[in-house]
Amino acid sequence: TQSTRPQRILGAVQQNATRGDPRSVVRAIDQYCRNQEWAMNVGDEKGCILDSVVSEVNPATVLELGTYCGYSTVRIASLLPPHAKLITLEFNPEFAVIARQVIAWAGLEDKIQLVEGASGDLIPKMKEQFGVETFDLVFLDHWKDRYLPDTKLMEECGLLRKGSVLLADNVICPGTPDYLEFVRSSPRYESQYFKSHLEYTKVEDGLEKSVFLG
Ligand SMILES: O=C(CSCCNC(=O)c1cc(-c2ccc(F)cc2)cc(O)c1O)c1ccc(O)c(O)c1
Ligand SMILES: [Mg+2]
Repeated sequence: TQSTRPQRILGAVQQNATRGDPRSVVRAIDQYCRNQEWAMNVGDEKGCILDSVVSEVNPATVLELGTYCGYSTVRIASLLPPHAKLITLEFNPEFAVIARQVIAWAGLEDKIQLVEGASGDLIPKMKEQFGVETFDLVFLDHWKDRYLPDTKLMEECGLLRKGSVLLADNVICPGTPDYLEFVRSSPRYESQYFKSHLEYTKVEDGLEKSVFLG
């Protein structure tokens, strides 16, 4: 039977990356997606910007919206301090099955909790079910029309504190116009655009970093 793209990405990791070496997992996926077939990982160019923001924030608690195959999950978790935790939400069960295996290959199971379900349903349960107070960093990379409603939901649920950082992928391509307008015009956020390119292409895209001012 025909394999899926996520299955082929997992195969590339298992063939080319070293177990327990997160950076080799990231490199294996980038090489596969650049040379064999495009996939919607944040990629190596925007990934370097992601790395610099993660290192600057040095977060104890991270929320990722949209896991896909776990590329950015592994990339972020590889930079976290010892007792830090990353919760990643994935809507698509097929993606989740692959991401769990990619995370395991990287040896990062202890830092990462992958939760299956819709972000709109799971965000209100964060405090009671997952013992979370607030998030130091949120990486938004799921359905582009969910960025704004989920940001408002995180505020309402008290999951953001003064200084919490939101980092949003794809604000140009595919684009998140309502989210961008909101964080750039709201007095409660300090936003900054990092110009880059859509993963593995020359098409413009970028990351928007928004600090919640409380
Ligand atoms: O993760 C999901 C599934 S949607 C995948 C989101 N990502 C994209 O659509 C995405 C797409 C593109 C792209 C595609 C075709 C192009 F021609 C150009 C660009 C690039 C990206 O970097 C992306 O991230 C989820 C949904 C609901 C939930 O509530 C939840 O928790 C999770
Ligand atoms: Mg993306």
